[in-house]
Amino acid sequence: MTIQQTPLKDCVIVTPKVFRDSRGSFLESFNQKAFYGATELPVDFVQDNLSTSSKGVLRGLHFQTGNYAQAKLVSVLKGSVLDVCVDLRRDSKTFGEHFSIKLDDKTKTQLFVPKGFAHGFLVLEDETIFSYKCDNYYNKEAESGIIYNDPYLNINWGISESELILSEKDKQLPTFESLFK
Ligand SMILES: Cc1cn([C@H]2C[C@H](O)[C@@H](COP(=O)(O)OP(=O)(O)O[C@H]3O[C@@H](C)C(=O)[C@@H](O)[C@H]3O)O2)c(=O)[nH]c1=O
Repeated sequence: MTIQQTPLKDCVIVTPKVFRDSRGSFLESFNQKAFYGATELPVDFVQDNLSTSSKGVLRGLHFQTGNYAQAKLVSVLKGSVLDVCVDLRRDSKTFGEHFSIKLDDKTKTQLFVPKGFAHGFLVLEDETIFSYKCDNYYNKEAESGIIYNDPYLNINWGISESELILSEKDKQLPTFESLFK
């Protein structure tokens, strides 16, 4: 496993070591001791999620509030996505800044999204399977989010609005400014 820092503190790119042989391949998708050893970030994951999406689906930008905040380790099992996270920690030097990365089933790259971040992704291929570990349980009452095309965040999703598929819930999300300014 190798770790690369991103411009956002505690948000790191994880590249698992892939062992290939005549049968196929093997990788450790998470190893708590190795992750802590390489990052010094303590995480205790309690919930694993999988979602399947068609090309053009955009899920996000989501976060849970207060004590229900979640750190996530996200990756793609099949297909590819443009993954985006936004630093919502008011005391952070990069508050309001975002980081994007393509995640796919070829590189097996993972992104660690710390607590206090919003997270979302745009699906780039049909039948993409997205996988993530969370260090806090889902709580419907604590769900919150920011609209994907927020003018302050100014995220370049690289796709025209007419091609996007969003849930009704995600179409109604508020702006960054209405939540944080
Ligand atoms: C996220 C979640 C959803 N659900 C249910 C609620 C709902 O009926 C159905 C679909 O939920 P959603 O529309 O919120 O799913 P989705 O839009 O995929 O939500 C996810 O988006 C990405 C970007 C994240 O970062 C995740 O944390 C999560 O918020 O699944 C759970 O039971 N447990 C969960 O942990």
